[in-house]
Amino acid sequence: MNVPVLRVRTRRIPTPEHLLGYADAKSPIAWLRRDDGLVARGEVWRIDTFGADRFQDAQRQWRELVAAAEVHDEVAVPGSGLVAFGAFAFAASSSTPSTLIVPEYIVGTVGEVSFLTEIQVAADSPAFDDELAGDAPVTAAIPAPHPLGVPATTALHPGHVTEAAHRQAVTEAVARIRTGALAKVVIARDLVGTLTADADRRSVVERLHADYPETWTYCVDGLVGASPEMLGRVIDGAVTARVLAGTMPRHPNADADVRVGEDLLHSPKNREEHKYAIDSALASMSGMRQVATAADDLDGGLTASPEPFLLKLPNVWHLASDIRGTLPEDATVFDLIEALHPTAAVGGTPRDAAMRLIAELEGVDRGRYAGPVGWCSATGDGEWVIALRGAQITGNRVVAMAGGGIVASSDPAEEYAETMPKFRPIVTAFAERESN
Ligand SMILES: C=C(O[C@@H]1C=C(C(=O)O)C=C[C@H]1O)C(=O)O
Repeated sequence: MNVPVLRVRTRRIPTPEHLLGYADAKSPIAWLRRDDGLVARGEVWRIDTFGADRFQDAQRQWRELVAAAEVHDEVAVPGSGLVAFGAFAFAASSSTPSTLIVPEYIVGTVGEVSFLTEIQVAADSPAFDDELAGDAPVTAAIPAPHPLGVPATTALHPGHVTEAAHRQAVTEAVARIRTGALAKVVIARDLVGTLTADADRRSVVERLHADYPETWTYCVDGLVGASPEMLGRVIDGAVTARVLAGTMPRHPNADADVRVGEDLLHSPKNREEHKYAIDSALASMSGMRQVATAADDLDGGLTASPEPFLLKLPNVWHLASDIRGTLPEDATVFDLIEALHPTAAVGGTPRDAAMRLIAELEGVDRGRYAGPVGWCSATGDGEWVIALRGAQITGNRVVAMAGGGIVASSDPAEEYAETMPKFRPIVTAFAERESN
């Protein structure tokens, strides 16, 4: 394939007040956490891949683009320079494309630094005007930020996997697990809705980021959500990941809520679910030969494996473990996420048996739900979370999915109930508001 020569320039800019103002209302691209974020607009190049080789095919095409590109990056922070945003399908059999998008503009804030990246196809445009380099005002280079329009709202209703179908699937999954065919499988269900054509999709991103600032709010090619689970982050060869499995809804009463968290921490069923997830992540990382894993003292002293810690989100408690390590010299974040996906937190144990059972019992293409979503850099760094607590918007149609890990002692009614708070972030983000 003939790849274009991309011309890329990143310059430092004053910190923008409202990053999302720079995104497109119809097809926003965003990656936000706390006060940091990358927001992008336009599409200079797109890579779509399918099937079992979707990660390696995407990586190969990305490398070709990178090799041909002329990059001038004055900033050199994670997310500056040539970057693509992407989302991968959960299953190799999915008819949904796995997509990398190279945008036209990226406006980013990383810590104290804010920057603008402009990307062009060299053959189509004159060289960057050197006089604009340095401290020229950004407004000279990108469309002015625009305020949010009519919010994107819709009620979400059960879709293909009805309540009855979900219970039946969980009951069957427990029966299969008890035969010894597998140890854990994650069963999900879907909710569907419809947006009006004029809706400003950035409202959903804004709401998720405001409500869940500790999670990673993503929006790529219509896939939008706020994920608490970091599948794999690579910055200068250093790998970090956050594994979640084991969930309880938050309790409105403060004392009862603390007890719920304690119960979760000591629940054998949830500890078992968690162990499968952390074991599968560690095994996948060690499978990448040199990834040295050390699961201690991450994130300001939080301890992790072998003992999980409690992660408290506005909607749920999770059992969590952080992992860190070092990537092999020649590997990239694509190799990492390919090795890790699907962890037992969204697939099951053993992986192949679980993937077959998911296809059989859910009977619906998960699309990009529970697949990796994030961004990659020219050097093979990047951040990819698991696409949870979100929805895929395609045209005006919205499909949200949520699920939970099933083990031998799982109860169908409890598993159905567990999906409710997992849907809450996205249901609330699409809900009508009294005032805005
Ligand atoms: C599958 C989902 O979440 C995953 C499953 C969890 C569980 O079973 O306890 C917890 C966190 C996630 O790893 C989802 O949110 O849809």
